[in-house]
Amino acid sequence: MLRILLFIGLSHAQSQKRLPDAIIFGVRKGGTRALLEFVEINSKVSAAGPEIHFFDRDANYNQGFSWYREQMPEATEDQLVIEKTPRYFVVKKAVERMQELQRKRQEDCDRGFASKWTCKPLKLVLIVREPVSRLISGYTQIQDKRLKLNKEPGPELEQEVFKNGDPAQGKGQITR
Ligand SMILES: Nc1ncnc2c1ncn2[C@@H]1O[C@H](COP(=O)(O)OS(=O)(=O)O)[C@@H](OP(=O)(O)O)[C@H]1O
Repeated sequence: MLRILLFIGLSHAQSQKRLPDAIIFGVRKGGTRALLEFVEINSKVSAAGPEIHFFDRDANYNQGFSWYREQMPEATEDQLVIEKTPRYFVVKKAVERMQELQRKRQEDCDRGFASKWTCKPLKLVLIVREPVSRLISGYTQIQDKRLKLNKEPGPELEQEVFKNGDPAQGKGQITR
């Protein structure tokens, strides 16, 4: 029993919540969830479950980097911490804010609140997908949600994408 308690105590002491060492972002329906799940099979990776939306949502970003760190999973020293939020790709200020993450990680490295990964450059993994199949996938997801909520099916794909014949005026959610 003592051995078990000692083991639990030791493994707890060795893991902590750290800022991410890698971020997956990119287009909607680009396969980011699948990528995260494949990467997570490696025991040297500790991945956040839900999308965090720290850099793209002001309400989250304004809570600061200590809030962001709290959202991360526990990780041991040799594990790489990773999160995925595709929307960082389409919010301009999110990309600018991610540069601040690199500075915060460097501070953590300097004060020893770190692993070997914290002291290495932040890794950004950008996912893109052939735009037409991505668009159809996004449209299908939106229609599926409407059906599950017992709502009327939405407009045809062409009506969603083009407004006055111009895709730039179409619905942002589906075209970006
Ligand atoms: N391994 C692999 N290779 C290629 N494509 C894959 C893979 N895994 C998932 N998918 C396809 O990715 C689409 C879902 O993307 P996301 O997980 O990024 O969706 S989401 O934006 O997080 O909702 C979704 O696309 P569609 O099937 O066209 O809707 C998945 O089928």
